[in-house]
Amino acid sequence: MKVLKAAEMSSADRRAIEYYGIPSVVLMERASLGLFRAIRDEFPYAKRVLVVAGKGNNGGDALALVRHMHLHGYKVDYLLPLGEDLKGDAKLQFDILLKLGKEPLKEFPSGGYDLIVDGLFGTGFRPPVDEKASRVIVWINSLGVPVVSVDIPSGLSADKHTIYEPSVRADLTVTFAFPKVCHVLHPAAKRCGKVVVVDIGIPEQAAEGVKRWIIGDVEVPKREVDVHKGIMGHVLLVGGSLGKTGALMISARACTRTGSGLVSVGVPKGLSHIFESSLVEEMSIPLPGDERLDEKALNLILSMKDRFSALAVGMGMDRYKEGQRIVCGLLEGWEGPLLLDADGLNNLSDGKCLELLKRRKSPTVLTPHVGEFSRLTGYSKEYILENFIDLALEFSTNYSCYLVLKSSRTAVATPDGKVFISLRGTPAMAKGGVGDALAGVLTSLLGRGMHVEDALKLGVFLHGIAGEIAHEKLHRESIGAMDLVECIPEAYKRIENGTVTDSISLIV
Ligand SMILES: NC(=O)C1=CN([C@@H]2O[C@H](COP(=O)(O)OP(=O)(O)OC[C@H]3O[C@@H](n4cnc5c(N)ncnc54)[C@H](O)[C@@H]3O)[C@@H](O)[C@H]2O)[C@@H](O)CC1
Ligand SMILES: Nc1ncnc2c1ncn2[C@@H]1O[C@H](COP(=O)(O)OP(=O)(O)O)[C@@H](O)[C@H]1O
Ligand SMILES: [K+]
Repeated sequence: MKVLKAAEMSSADRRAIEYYGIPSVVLMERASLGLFRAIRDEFPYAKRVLVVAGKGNNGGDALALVRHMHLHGYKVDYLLPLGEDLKGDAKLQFDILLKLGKEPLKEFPSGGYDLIVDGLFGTGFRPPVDEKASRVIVWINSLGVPVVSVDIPSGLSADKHTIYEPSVRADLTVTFAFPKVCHVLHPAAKRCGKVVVVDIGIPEQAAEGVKRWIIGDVEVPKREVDVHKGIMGHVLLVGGSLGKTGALMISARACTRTGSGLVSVGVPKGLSHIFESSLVEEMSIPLPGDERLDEKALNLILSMKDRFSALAVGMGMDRYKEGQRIVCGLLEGWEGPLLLDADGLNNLSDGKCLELLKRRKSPTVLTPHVGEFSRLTGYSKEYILENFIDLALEFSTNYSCYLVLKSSRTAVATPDGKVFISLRGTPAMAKGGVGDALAGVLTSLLGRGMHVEDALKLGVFLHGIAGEIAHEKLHRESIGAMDLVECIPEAYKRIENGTVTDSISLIV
């Protein structure tokens, strides 16, 4: 499913109407019928409905809904609080209602409804909201009745995941053709409630220039009958320091659970006994260093590069001068897929060797959370959260790398300008070590030779589903990173069986 911004949606609309010749009223009819069905499914008890309509096409959709409800025996009233001087398709809908004898209410009612429908503003809205509309939005939110927003909660911008005030707090948002940015990224997505997309007949090709997708259609690679461990990937994970040995162990276990043939951890010699006694299936390679890796480890790692199909660096590594030289040296000298996480990223920022990313011939994957990304880019965390997808894309294209930007939603940006957004996962995953698990999952998939884009999409999805399963089995407060790792097998099964429920459903 593609994710659009307002201008892209209006250009897809225009293309559907002008190039493909689908009349705009047909689109509006399908939009309003889909809206009607979605409301019936979600709120079967709601028979007394108040529809609040604005003056644009969003209001037009809402007025067409009034007609469907009226003709199907609902007790439906409507308000035009911004004025009755409508144009185009909205006027056409209004005229039909008047001919049916359905006049708008002239005053704001005091109550008596099971449901409010918000059709004030859609993708044509540009913040800030004016005073008259502000009052209507505040009033809708004050009624204490479930609210369904048509297309987007009025007051939000389709392009932004920032919350504008005031904006409608919807329980259900029914959008058309494609979800928009505000539906998929927090905090705006919280204002949308459940999101349903209605297919209104706009062909996918009408948005062919858009390269933003929700991750959904992932494929688990086959494990051929004649494989042996040597071709299922031998991955090397480098990191670990005194007080932070767990991170690397979580990543290593995640690699094994994800399917790697062989997993090795490269760790400071002074700590290798800890890994030896805790890891069973995974091997450890003692590298120079007592409490953290010594710079001498660099050449030793580089000398082993032919043995490994992927390298991940940084989990529990520590942030220090020699660490910077190791990370920068690996960026320069390591051939093959290389993933940097945690202190691998911090040492990269501190070592100021980002330019090396551009020179690498093999794929580089960076997996920062917002704090690490802020260090990498110099942007504030607030600015990153407001421009999440655009900044992920800017970075991956500027530095020719793959960027997995992690927050409550995760964006995978590719050097050729695509963005894949994961809506999976749960707040239970906001715990130390969960990112280390993701680093392991991704390294494992890279190490078995998957196409990088497919590996990252599958890995992020799988990790999110594993988190959801752990949440389900335990409690949202109680899961730890290792619980998630132990749910990777079940996550694989659900993906393969097709039993993962959609985060945003599509109705036709
Ligand atoms: N073919 C199409 O174009 C389709 C459009 N559809 C609907 O059309 C909507 C877009 O319609 P429009 O482009 O007419 O725009 P909207 O109906 O979203 O909003 C436009 C209206 O809002 C007013 N407005 C904008 N910013 C404002 C602000 N800051 N304060 C106060 N008023 C403001 C404008 O003056 C105009 O009256 C979509 O959200 C969707 O609901 C659907 O019917 C599907 C088909
Ligand atoms: N509220 C949330 N909803 C969904 N996923 C989340 C949420 N909070 C955190 N996560 C996921 O958990 C992981 C946390 O990673 P990270 O911050 O790197 O943790 P650590 O470095 O401690 O391992 C990321 O994959 C992130 O997307
Ligand atoms: K709306």
